[in-house]
Amino acid sequence: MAFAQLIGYGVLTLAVWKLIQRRASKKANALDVAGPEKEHWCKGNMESMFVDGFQRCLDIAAEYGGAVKIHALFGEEWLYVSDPRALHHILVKEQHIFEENDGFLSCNKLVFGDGLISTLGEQHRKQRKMLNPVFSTSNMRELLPIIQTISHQLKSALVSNLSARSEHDHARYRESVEVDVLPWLSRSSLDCICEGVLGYHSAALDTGNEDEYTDALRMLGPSITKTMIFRPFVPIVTRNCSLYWRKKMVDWLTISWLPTQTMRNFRELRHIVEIMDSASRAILQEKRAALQLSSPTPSQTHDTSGGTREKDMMSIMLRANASSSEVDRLSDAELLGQMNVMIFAGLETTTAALARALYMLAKHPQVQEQLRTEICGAMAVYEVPDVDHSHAKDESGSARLSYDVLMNLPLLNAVVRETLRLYPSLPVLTRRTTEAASFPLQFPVRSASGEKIDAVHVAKNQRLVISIIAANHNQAVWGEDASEWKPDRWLKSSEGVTPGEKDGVKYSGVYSSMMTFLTGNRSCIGFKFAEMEIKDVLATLLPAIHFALPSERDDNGNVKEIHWKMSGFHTPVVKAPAGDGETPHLPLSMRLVRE
Ligand code: HEM
Repeated sequence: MAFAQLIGYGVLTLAVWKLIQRRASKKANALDVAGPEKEHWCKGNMESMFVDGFQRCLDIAAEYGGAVKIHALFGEEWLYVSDPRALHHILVKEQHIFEENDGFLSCNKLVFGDGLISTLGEQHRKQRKMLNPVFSTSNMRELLPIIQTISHQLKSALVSNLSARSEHDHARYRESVEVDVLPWLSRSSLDCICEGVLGYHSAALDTGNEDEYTDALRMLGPSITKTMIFRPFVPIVTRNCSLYWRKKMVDWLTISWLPTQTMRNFRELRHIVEIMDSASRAILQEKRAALQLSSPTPSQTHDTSGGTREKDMMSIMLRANASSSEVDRLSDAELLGQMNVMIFAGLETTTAALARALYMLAKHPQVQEQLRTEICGAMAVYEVPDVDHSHAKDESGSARLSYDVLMNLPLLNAVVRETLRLYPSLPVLTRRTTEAASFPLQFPVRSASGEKIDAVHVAKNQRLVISIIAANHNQAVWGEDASEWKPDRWLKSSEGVTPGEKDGVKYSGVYSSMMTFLTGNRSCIGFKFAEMEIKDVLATLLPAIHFALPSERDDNGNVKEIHWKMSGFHTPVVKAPAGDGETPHLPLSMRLVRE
């Protein structure tokens, strides 16, 4: 075994050496744009920008403009981009030149298989063609009842939390109880995505439910973050070793007696991937069998399990795949890849957005009250008997809004949009050039020598950071109050004002003119699902529960103060001294809304 280990670490050393060589060769192609001084000989500007660097990421764009040279690890130079014209060029016009980077793609392939976030070029295009119609508005409309059932379960779980803590009924209305809502939001997002996308009954909101697959999915995101350190080596190993040797290396690296935390993390990820893989295979087989048994008429949407299963996206995708031409058809490996990718892409992103929306409403009680009035008003209208709706009441008799009403409530829409704009779940992304290229700028920046330039030239293999946050906070298009949370800005379209557009200049995002879900053919395919879920959860919780920022004092007299930490995602933590500043928590003070 010692020999095997030696080989394993030998290959790792070779990989590190190749990495250093590659980075050294890039020195010859220095970027000619201005940017901040290097802050650390090895870490460059990486730490201050990307380890809890929300404000720094905004400040750099405000100081240097929409294309900035930043210093990455080991002396490498990256381009930090947020200019609207540049982003359109990079993400839409010449997307084939500005691709996802090798590390991202290779790691995704290992973890998720052949899904959308692991493929490039023609294969990616073919997958998008199959999947785009699955996320159509008419399919979302069909899915809403599934989401509504889960939102109501979430509401019941939170309300029972209040009941458990306040013994007397009158106290439940008067007294506030502090609850960490984050685990509940995360469970409800998991149920939404499992039921809506896979048609798999995860029952994560049922805390008594022990399900290996659901647990694995919950741990997936954090486990990937913990093993980021391996990411740069994966493409090198993938390029230079056959599948046999790659498997052998993973075996050596995950042998149980290697004691370090990094290896433990790696083993944990491997275990999660194995569980995910076998569960996805079982679900795929089950869905296939159900489809073969069901009637071929497209109108049939009922099955033995309660009438909703075949409305899930997986079933829709399988039906579309079966009836497509052989050239367009996705292989089983690709179908399995999509299942894994959807869960990963839709889980933490939506949880983070929902958590932020509730936090912002807790921070702005007046907006919360106005929104509650809007939702309750819509529900009251909805209870009028002649209104045409198919799912107006749930089993507890509460009103449910139809898809069209839910998606068109003006203030709900404004709150969701403003939250997603200001606090995008994925604040930055990376890209790499496949060949030398140049792109134009909307707003000129300075070159390294101080001249004004309106285009940037980049060499092959140049790394870029797409700054979604800097784009969404850009004062040149959003106005001077760009960094303030003002849902009102979305209510002015009737006055002829388009939010995010100034003098005809705007970002070309798929969702309004913000970059939260990106643009181009790698943009978020699930944004309609995310928007519907966030709106439905808010519309279900607010009529029943009032949310406020924490105000209880602990034994030392400290009140919990929430800080949103930016590390890949935006995560709420409780600041010291009331919290550890590390563990994700979102304690909010809750009380029942009096009927
Ligand atoms: C608030 C919630 C969400 C946000 C902010 C978000 C944002 C994004 C962004 C920025 C990308 C581009 C990533 C890149 O290019 O590297 C992306 C891609 C993607 N998203 Fe989302 N997303 C959300 C929810 C969802 C949901 C609910 C699903 C699925 C049901 C989903 C599925 C995907 C997929 C499959 C991709 C890859 C698309 C491709 O490469 O072609 N996302 N998302």
